This record gives sequence, structure tokens and C-alpha cells, in this order.
Amino acid sequence: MVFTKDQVDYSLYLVTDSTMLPPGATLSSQVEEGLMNGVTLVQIREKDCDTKNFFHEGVLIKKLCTDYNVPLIVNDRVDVALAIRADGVHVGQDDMPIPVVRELLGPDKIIGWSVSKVEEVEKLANWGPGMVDNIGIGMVFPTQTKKNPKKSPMGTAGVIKVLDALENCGASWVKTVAIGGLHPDNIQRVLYQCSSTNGRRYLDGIAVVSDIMASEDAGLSTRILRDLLDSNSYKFVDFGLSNEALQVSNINAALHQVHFARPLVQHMTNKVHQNFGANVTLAVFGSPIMSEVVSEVKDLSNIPYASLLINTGTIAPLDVLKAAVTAYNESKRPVVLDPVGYSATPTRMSLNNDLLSYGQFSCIKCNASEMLSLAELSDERMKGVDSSGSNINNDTVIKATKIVAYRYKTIAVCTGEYDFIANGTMGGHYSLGTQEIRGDSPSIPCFVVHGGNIPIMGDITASGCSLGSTITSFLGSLSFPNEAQNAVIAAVTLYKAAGKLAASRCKGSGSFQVEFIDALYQLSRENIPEKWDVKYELIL
Ligand SMILES: Cc1ncc(COP(=O)(O)OP(=O)(O)O)c(N)n1
Ligand SMILES: Cc1nc(C(=O)O)sc1CCOP(=O)(O)O
Ligand SMILES: [Mg+2]
Repeated sequence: MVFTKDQVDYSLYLVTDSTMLPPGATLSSQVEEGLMNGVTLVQIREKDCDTKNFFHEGVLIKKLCTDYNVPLIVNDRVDVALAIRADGVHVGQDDMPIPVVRELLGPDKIIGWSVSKVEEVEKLANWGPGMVDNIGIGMVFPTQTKKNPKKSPMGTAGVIKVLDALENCGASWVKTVAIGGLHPDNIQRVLYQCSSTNGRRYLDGIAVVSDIMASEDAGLSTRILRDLLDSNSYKFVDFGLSNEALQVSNINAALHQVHFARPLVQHMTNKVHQNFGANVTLAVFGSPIMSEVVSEVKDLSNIPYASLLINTGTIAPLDVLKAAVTAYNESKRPVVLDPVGYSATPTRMSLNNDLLSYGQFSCIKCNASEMLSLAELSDERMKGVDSSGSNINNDTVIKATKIVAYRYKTIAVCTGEYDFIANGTMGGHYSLGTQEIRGDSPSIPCFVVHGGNIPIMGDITASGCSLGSTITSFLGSLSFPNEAQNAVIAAVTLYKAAGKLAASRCKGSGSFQVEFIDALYQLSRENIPEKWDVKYELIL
């Protein structure tokens, strides 16, 4: 059967490698197990094969693929592809040039190209629809399979950049698969996080080598991948991720929940924040623990109502932070990131980007300058770690907060005189391929919490960082069916109401700290949000 290009299903793309076969398995047996259990596209990639053996193996695999009505792609070798009448080839940046490949194969064969950079997307867009049909975007994560790679892992952020470039270049015909280090423990996060900023394009599929080719039970491994691909819902926390608008009664319910749960709130944070953050956590019924001990992080994440706050004001070792994010993601418990001074230095930016690409965060909280940097809407480098956000207009801040919320599929909180909260979790849902969207961006619910300016909040240390403690306490109190959006809005509203009350009672910044803890303590126990002199509303 000859496949027309729009018939190709890129969802589960098996790339072969006979050097990693388990005992008793053959190239054909592993491929057939894959074909029987949900593989939708096959690429024969045998880097150590001589031409004769590559040809003979190719004939065998082509017969198998034909029997299962699945296209066969040949890696690198255009001559072998022609000889076995394969359905197409895949070439990399160092292989035969695309225009030559197209000339040799003709217009109907499928051509795949390895892409990792924006300029490579620009090149394929300039060639137009007749050249590259699909791209392998990678490597996403580290892998032992590709020997002597000339590029480093790009993470989900790198994949998003390529998807954005395809949209910006108008290369709508190109299909995409992610490749490199993809396994059941990260595939859903990749599919969920990797979408273009305009919300129109998700990945069309994933390409795997070792997860199937090295498997003792290739059929089971394939079915696991297939189920994850088809589930289209990434439950990264064990509570609700609804995008529904908030009713005031839910703030009251959120406060009851944190009072009931008394959540464990693990802090990995800067030294200035530790003491005040712990006292703020206690004031809102949380139970703080300031621990950066890797050996206990998994145990802590398994404690009921556990939550983690990572504040990169003082940068803990990246491996410690990654271990903590992994532990809490595996335990399906919330992780909050406060990327203090995000763009102040390349070191901070690199560490925070590594973290953001490594795990799933339930909430990202920061100030206006940090949010604009995360959204890449400002090339203004930060001066120190204090926000210079006073001169940034609210429309820009709202836009940045929505971009960050969607890019990281999280609840983004931008603090200032007005606190903005954007929910980009999409309810945990993802899909494959391109989506028709209304307008030029996805629908991201955004709320504003306001009650007037509280300048004295900026006159004490750790007031911003301790909002992170409060949000993490509220998220930590959740279990299904409670919802994250309600909890975050309740935390931000309570925090601002307490700030306002304390400002009306204090005599200076010293007494403000004490009055602030008292106000948090008092308001959270009274639990009458209707009386607070702070309001939140949905921004339409
Ligand atoms: C689907 C897919 N994506 C990327 C690659 C890598 O191709 P290339 O860069 O040519 O490297 P080698 O595979 O030749 O080592 C691929 N093969 N398939
Ligand atoms: C063939 C290949 N190409 C890559 C790229 O980044 O272009 S990574 C890769 C190997 C992927 O193997 P595994 O699924 O075992 O990690
Ligand atoms: Mg190649």
C-alpha cells in the first residue's frame, strides 16, 4: 500500500536499534510486538549495519509493516529506501541535503528531518510544503541510544521553542514528534507541556527507541506507551485542576480545608525567608519544614497533604532541587516555584529554566519583572533581585502572566499592587496535533486581587517569598475533589487582606511584621472573606 502523507499517524513512532535487543528477541520480533500493540509508524535505524544486511533487514521489516498497514521510514540511507520501496526516509542535519533527498524520492514519499533550532525551522519553512513532511525534535532528555550526540538535551522548553517557530513561520504542513529519552515516566508531561504559545499546535507524537527495542516484553511496553498517548489527561496532582470561575464561598471552603488538613509545607528556600516563611506558614495552619536533605524528600512527599516550595533566592544545588521536584511529582503532590531574580544573572536563569523543564509545577509565583522575563516579553535585565516592575503597565503584566501560565501549564501568580492569577493548567488535558482556537491565544482564565496599594509590604524582607509559603500551604491542603485554582486565589486574597489590616495597625516596618503575622492568624481563623477589604475578580 502507498500511504498518502495525510494518512500517516505519527502518534507512536518506533525507531529500531538491533544493538539493544534482549536475549531471544530479534529485530523483527520486537517490531512485530510493537505493531501488534499500537505502534503507528516505524523507522529502521541500524547505524552499525553494512549495506547488504541493512537491505535484507529492511526487506523483512517492510513486509511486516505492509502486513500491519503501517508506513516504513528508512534512517539516513536514501539508496536503501529506494531499494526496498520504503515509504520515506529520515535524515539529520549532517545527512544528505533535503532538496537532494526530495529530488531522489519524488513528491509522494515521506521525508523526516531532525530539528532542534529555530533557524532549522526557518530553513524548512523557506523550502515550502514540498520538502520536509515531519520533524524529529530532540533530544528532549539525555539518552544513551544516540552515540556521540552533537547537541545537548533541550527539555520541554526547547521543544516549545521549535513548535513556536513552526507557528511563527507558518509551516502548518509540518508534523512533529519529540525524541530522546522518552519513557512512561515523562511522556505525559512532554505531551502536556509541549504546545505552541498560541495554543494551536501540540506534538503529533513521540518517537522511541530503547523503551520498546530493549524491552523484555515489547508488547507490554508498547501498550503502556499507547495508553499514555491516548489518555489525553495528565493527572500530575491528586486534586482538581478545574478552570471554572471562583465563587466567594469557595474562599471560605479553601480556608476550612487548610485548617482541616494542616498541610506539611517543605521549604527549599533562601536563608532570609526561612524564619518569616515558617511563621507565616504556621499562621495559616501549615506545618513548615525547612529541609534540603535529598534522602528524606521522598518520605516527606508521601506524608498526607505534603507540598513543596522551591524559592531560588539562594540557589540550592540543582540536583537536590531536581530530586525534590521528581519526588513530589511522583507523589502527585504540589510544587510551587518562586524564581527569585529569574533574569538577574545567567546562572539564575539557567537554573530556573532547567528546573522548569524538568518537572511540573502547580504554581509559579513571582513579581512583574520576573514574570516578563519568564514570558520573554522584556529584554530588560533585572537590577539585583528586587522588582523594577513599578513602571510596567497592567496589560503587559496580564499578558506575561497568561503566557507563563500556559507555557508551563501552571497557575501563574504575579504580585504587585494588583495581584494577577492566571490558570494555564487546561484542566490537565492535552491532545495531539493542531487545534482550532478562537483568536490568537488559548483561553486562560485570569483573575485580579486588589485592595489598594500596601507600600510597607516592600519595607520588610521575605514578604513576597512568604506569599509563596501561603500559596503552598493552601495547595498542600488539597485532596480530590478540591481544586487548585480556588486554593491559590484564596491564598492570595487572604495574604493581601492581612497585609492591609496590618498596615492599618502598625507603627513602622518592625511592628508591621508582627501585625502581619497576627492578621494572617486572625483572618484565617475568623474565616469571613466577605468582611475583607480586598476583592478578587475574573478579568474578561
Ligand atoms: C524521528 C527521528 N528523529 C530524529 C532522528 C535522528 O536522526 P539523525 O539526526 O539523522 O541522527 P541518526 O538517527 O542518524 O543518528 C531520527 N533518526 N528519527
Ligand atoms: C535516534 C535519536 N535521535 C535523537 C535526536 O535527538 O535527534 S535522540 C535519538 C535516540 C532516542 O533513543 P531513546 O528513545 O532510546 O532515548
Ligand atoms: Mg541521520
